[in-house]
Amino acid sequence: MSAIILAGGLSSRMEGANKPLMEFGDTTMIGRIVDNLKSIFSEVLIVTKNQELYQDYDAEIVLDKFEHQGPLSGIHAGLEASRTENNFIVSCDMPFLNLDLIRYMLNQSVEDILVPRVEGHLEPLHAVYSKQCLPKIEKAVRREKFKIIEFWEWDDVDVRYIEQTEVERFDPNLYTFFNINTRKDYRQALEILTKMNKEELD
Ligand SMILES: Nc1nc2c(ncn2[C@@H]2O[C@H](COP(=O)(O)OP(=O)(O)OP(=O)(O)O)[C@@H](O)[C@H]2O)c(=O)[nH]1
Repeated sequence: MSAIILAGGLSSRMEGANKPLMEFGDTTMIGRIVDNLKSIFSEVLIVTKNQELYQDYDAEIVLDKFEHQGPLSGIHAGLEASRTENNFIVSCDMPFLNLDLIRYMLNQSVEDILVPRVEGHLEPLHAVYSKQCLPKIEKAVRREKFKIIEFWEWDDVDVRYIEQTEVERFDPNLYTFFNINTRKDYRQALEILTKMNKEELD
C-alpha cells in the first residue's frame, strides 16, 4: 500500500507560514509525517502545487491536476499517481500519527473507503482510499463538488468505518486527529510534542 500526504493547501489561517514546513521538533511538520510513514510504507507521495518546496524529503512529489480545489483534488492526483490499489491518505497538518492505528487500518478490508468516525465526525483526511474511487472523485471535481464527504453520498461509494473505540485502543488521547490550522493550534501541538517526548524518556 502507498501513503499519500496532501500538502497543496493555502495555509491561510496560519498568517503567512506554509504549515507543513513549520518547525516541529528536530524536523518540520511534514518531515515528521514522512519519517513516520516511511517506516511502514515503501511508497510515500506528497501531493502539492509546488515541486521545489518538498524536494528534500524522502518522498515522491506529485502535482495537483485541478487547481485550487481543495483536498479532493489532492486525493485525486495522489490516487492517479499511486501504483497500489489501496492508499492511506493523510493531511500534512496532523503530525501525531499513530503507526499501530495505521497498521490496524491497513489490515481491514476496504471496498472504496475506510474512514475513522471519532466524536461524531468522519476523518476523511486520515483514511484508506481504493483506486476504484478515482472515476467518482474525478466526476465530483469536474462538477465542482469539492466536499469530500459529498461525493460519497451521491455516488454509490462503499464506505466502511473505524469506530472511536477501535481508535482508542491505540491512541486513547485521540492525538492522531489533532490538526493544526492556526498559530494557537501550533502552540498547543508543540506542548503535546514536549509532553510526548518527556513520556518517552520517563
Ligand atoms: N494537494 C492538495 N492538497 C490540498 C489542497 N487544499 C487543501 N489541501 C490539503 O488538505 C489538507 C487540509 O487542508 P485545510 O487545512 O482544509 O486547508 P489549507 O488550505 O491547508 O489551510 P487553510 O487555508 O487555512 O484552510 C491539508 O493537508 C492541505 O495541504 C489542494 O488544492 N491540493
